[in-house]
Amino acid sequence: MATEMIHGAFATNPSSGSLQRQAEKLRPTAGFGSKLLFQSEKKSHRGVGHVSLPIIAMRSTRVDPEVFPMTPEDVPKAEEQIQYLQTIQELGDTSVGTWSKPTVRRKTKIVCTIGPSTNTREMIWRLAEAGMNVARLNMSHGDHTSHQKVIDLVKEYNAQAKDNVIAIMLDTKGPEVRSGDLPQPIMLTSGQEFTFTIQRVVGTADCVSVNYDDFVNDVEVGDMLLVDGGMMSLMVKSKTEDSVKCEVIDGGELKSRRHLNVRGKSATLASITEKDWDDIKFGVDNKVDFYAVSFVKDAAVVHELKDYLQNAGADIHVIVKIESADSIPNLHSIITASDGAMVARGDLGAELPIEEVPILQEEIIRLCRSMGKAVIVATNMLESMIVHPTPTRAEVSDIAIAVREGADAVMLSGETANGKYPLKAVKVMHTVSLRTEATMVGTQTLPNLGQAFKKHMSDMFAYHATMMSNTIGTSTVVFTRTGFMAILLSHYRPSGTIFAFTNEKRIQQRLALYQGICAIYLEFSDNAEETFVKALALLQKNGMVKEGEHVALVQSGRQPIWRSQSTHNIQVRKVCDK
Ligand SMILES: Nc1ncnc2c1ncn2[C@@H]1O[C@H](COP(=O)(O)OP(=O)(O)O)[C@@H](O)[C@H]1O
Ligand SMILES: C=C(OP(=O)(O)O)C(=O)O
Repeated sequence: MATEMIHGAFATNPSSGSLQRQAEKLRPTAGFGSKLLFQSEKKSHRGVGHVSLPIIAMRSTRVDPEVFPMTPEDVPKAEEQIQYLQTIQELGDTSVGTWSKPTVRRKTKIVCTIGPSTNTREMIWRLAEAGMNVARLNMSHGDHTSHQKVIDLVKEYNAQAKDNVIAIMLDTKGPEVRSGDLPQPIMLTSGQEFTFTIQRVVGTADCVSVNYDDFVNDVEVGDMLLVDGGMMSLMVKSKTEDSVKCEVIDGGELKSRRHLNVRGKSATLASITEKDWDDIKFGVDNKVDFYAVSFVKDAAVVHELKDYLQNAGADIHVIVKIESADSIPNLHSIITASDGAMVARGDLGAELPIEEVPILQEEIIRLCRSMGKAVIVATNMLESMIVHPTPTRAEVSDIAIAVREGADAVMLSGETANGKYPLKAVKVMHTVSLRTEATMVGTQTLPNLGQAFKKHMSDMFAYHATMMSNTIGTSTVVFTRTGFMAILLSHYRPSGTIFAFTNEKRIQQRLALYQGICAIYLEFSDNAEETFVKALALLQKNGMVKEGEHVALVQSGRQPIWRSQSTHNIQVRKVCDK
C-alpha cells in the first residue's frame, strides 16, 4: 500500500504541457529503500490525545516495505465512514473528512510593494493585518535610506508578531531601460514625432533621455518601442549617434522614469549591474529574505549571485524574474539554479507578444511546481485599484486563475506602492484567494517534484503526510530548522494548513512566501515528545487547532532534529484539553 502511494506521487498529470513532459522525463523511478512501520501507541500526554497512527522510518539499508495494519480503534467505525462519504458527496469534495474541522486560513501568499503610499509605520502595520506576507522593495525607486526605513519597520512589526511575520524581498533594478525625468507628465499623440536621447537632459514635450547608452546601438529602424509596459508605443524611424527618432503609434501620458522595451529584444546588458551589486550588498547587510533578480537571461547569473552569497556567508534565497525574451529558451536551467521564479508579466508582455503571457504564466508555474520551487505571479493584478476602490471583474478572475494554477504568491505593485487604495487592494486579494481556494480543496494534483528530490526519504514522507492529512481533513504540523521539510510539504499542497515550527527566526520569516505555510517560532527542547506537546499546546492556545481536531505531525528533512530517536516520523494526533 505504501509503495503504491509513492508511485502515485509521480503519476503523470494528463493536463500537463510540454515543459511538464520535459520534467516528467526526470522523474524518480526507484523506491526509497525505507522500512515502514504502522504501529499504535496509546500514551497520553499533556494537551495531546492518543497517538493514533505513527509511521516511523528508521535509518536502514534498502529493504522491502513491511506494512503492519492499523489497530481496529484507528479505523473509523462503519457509520462514521458512511457519514464521511455522505459529506464528501454533499460537498463534492474528496478531502474534508468528518474527523475534524480545521480552521480555514488563506494559503496563497500576498506580496506587497512598499512605496510612498505605504512606507509609514502605520501603513506597514495595517498592510500586515490586512494580509501582507512579503514586503517587496523595488530598487528601481527610492534610495538606501528610504528602503532602510521600511526594512526596520518590517523587522519591528515581526518582533511583536507571533504567527504573522513578514518576509522582505529586495527586487533589483537590473539592466532595465527607462525614460528619464520630466518636469511634468507630457501627452504623446498618435502620429507625432518623438525623440529618445542618450544625453542626460531633462525631458521636454518632444524629447526625453534614456538611461542606457547602448540604446541607440540596440534598436533598429522599424523596431517597435513600448513605453510603460505597452501603455504607449512608438515606431523607430531614424537614428543618429545619440538619439532615436520615432513616430508615436499609440499615444498617452508619459511620466518620469517609465519602462522602455523593444518588442522581441532584450537589452545586451549584464543581468546584475554595478548598482545591483551595491543593492545586493545592502540586502546582505540587512539580512533580507529574498532577492528578486530582474531580467535574468541564463543560469550563469544565478550561479554568480549564489557564489557571492555563499562567500559572504549570507543565507538569502534567489527568485529569478522571468521577464526577458532571452530567458525563455533557458527557463529550465534558470529555474533549476534558483530558489523560485516570478512571472514578471509587465516586461514579459512587452518583450514578447502579449498573448504569450498567460501561456508562459501557466508553464512557469507548472515548471516551478514540478521542480519544488516557489512561484510568484506579478503585475497588473489589481491595476485599476491604483485609482478605483473596487477591482474590475477581469482582475478578480486573474487572481483566481493564479490561485488555481497553484502559485505560491500573488503580487501587488503600484496598487500598494503608490495607489490610492492599498489596504482595499490587499483585502480584495485576500478574499478572492480564500474564496477560490475553498473551491479547490482536494483538487490540486500532486506535483511531480522531479529530480531535485530524487530518492530523498523526505519526499516520500511529505507525500504520505499529505495523503494522511488530506484523508482525514487535518492540518499538518512540521518541525524544521532549515525550512526544507516545510517547503517540501508546501509543494505537495495539502488541503489543510501546514503549521511549520522552527527555532530559527530567519526561517520563520522566509517561510512566509510559501503556499499553505503558517510558520511559528518555537524553542526546541532536546526531547522530541516534549517539543511536540509544546507545539500542539501553543496551536490550541492560539485557536489554530481545536480540541478534538486531528493533526498530521511530521518530523523529517535534510537535518532531522531529534536524530537519536528516529530520522523520519509521521503521526496522526488528536488534540485534547489539558
Ligand atoms: N521605493 C519607492 N519610492 C518611490 N516610489 C516608488 C517606490 N516603489 C515603487 N514606487 C512607485 O510605484 C510604482 C509602481 O511600483 P512598481 O510596479 O514596483 O514599479 P515599476 O513598475 O516602476 O517597476 C513605481 O513606478 C513608482 O512610481
Ligand atoms: C514585476 C515586474 O518588474 P518591475 O516592477 O521591476 O518592472 C514586471 O515587469 O512585471
